[in-house]
Amino acid sequence: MKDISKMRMGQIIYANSWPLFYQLERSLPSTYEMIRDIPVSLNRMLASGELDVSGISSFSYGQYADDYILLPELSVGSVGEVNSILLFSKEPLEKVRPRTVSLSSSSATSVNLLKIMMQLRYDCLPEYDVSSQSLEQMLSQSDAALLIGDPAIVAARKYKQLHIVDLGAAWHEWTGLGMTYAVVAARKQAYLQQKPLLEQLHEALLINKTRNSKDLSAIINDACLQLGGDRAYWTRYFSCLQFDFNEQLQEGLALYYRYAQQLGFLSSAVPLTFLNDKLPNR
Ligand SMILES: C=C(O[C@@H]1C=C(C(=O)O)C=C[C@H]1O)C(=O)O
Repeated sequence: MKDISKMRMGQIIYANSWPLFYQLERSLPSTYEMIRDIPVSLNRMLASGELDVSGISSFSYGQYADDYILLPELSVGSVGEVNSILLFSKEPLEKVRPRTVSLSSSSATSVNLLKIMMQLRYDCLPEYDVSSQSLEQMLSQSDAALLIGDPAIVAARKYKQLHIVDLGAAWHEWTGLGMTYAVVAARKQAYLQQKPLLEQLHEALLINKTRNSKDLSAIINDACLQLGGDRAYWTRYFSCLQFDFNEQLQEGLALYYRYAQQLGFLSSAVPLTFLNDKLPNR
């Protein structure tokens, strides 16, 4: 039986999520168990109930919205370039449409964002395959390859001769809106059974986000050490990201969900249900 005195939380390991999760444990009691992983694994663990709350791909929220609630003011998004969701190709996309595309196996949001834009923006229906290989191997088999997160950042530095489309920038150019790649969602069941723990966690996450955003120096140090690049690169990288899930970012996500539904990637419309919406007396 589930131990409701404990709460299991998933943290996305990619650098783009560090301002939300970095050193979160410091302000929380051991009641909270932290699990760090790539987005697809966290998506799966939250869906199966192995986790109570997690940073997940926003696409995954779209798939399980009936079972989840969103924690307000927390997300990973950008209005324009994101720098770590990148389509690499041998030929420029504007001139030559790819016939085959290899997709990162660690993403859900970006994979569907790419499919939406390929079909509706570039009028192109390539064949897709999912791969966890290196960019070089992906491009030996396909015309283009989608990488996300830290592997995308490292590859962009290494393969300067390739053509690169930043999907955050392309989405913004096309729709005029921002995009939300990851959200923090809790299972409704955890909300019902462990509400005080969930509220305490939400509070700690908001405080952590504010503290990290005000002073990124420790995060930037770690990023340089773990992923290479210099302080100037990382300062700019984090300045392109937004973490507060404001209305502009929600609007972009709502459009993404509508397109995903239109193309059959999601089976129904996606309501954005937040923790506070569910509180009684509101
Ligand atoms: C921008 C990023 O956003 C990520 C993209 C995700 C996805 O495509 O499913 C999920 C979580 C985010 O960490 C990134 O990791 O670089």
